Amino acid sequence: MIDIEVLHRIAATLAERKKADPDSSYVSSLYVKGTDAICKKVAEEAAETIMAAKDKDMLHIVWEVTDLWFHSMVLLSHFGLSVDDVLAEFRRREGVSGIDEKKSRTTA
Ligand SMILES: N=c1c2ncn([C@@H]3O[C@H](COP(=O)(O)OP(=O)(O)OP(=O)(O)O)[C@@H](O)[C@H]3O)c2ncn1[C@@H]1O[C@H](COP(=O)(O)O)[C@@H](O)[C@H]1O
Repeated sequence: MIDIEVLHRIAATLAERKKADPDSSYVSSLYVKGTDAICKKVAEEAAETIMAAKDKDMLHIVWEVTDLWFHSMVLLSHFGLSVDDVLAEFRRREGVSGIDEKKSRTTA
């Protein structure tokens, strides 16, 4: 199993890129373009993931999900959130059946 620490190392790089030159850093250029541009990349990568899945193209599914996770991490970093916020939410949900959780929701 590959160590999840790679996500923390990338998150640290993303935080450093807030001080970087947008001409030499892709991540910095996204921060400068702002929320709409970052959201657009997340949407594009989600669409490309769907296309790879519909093509049953395993290699491209992995590439596109990696792009999707990466741009989602840029979005988190842009808002001062961290990978740990997402991991903590996964831990909170761990073992809670999605079916049971949905049943327990109160209706407005
Ligand atoms: N993991 C990634 C990563 N994954 C994808 N990408 C870039 O994401 C961009 C968008 O991917 P697309 O497939 O959509 O390419 P495209 O359609 O040509 O892009 P657009 O012109 O539409 O934006 C490409 O430039 C990819 O190189 C990444 N860029 C950076 N990282 C990590 O972020 C770190 C910091 O990167 P820089 O800020 O560029 O130094 C790097 O060291 C890596 O660890």
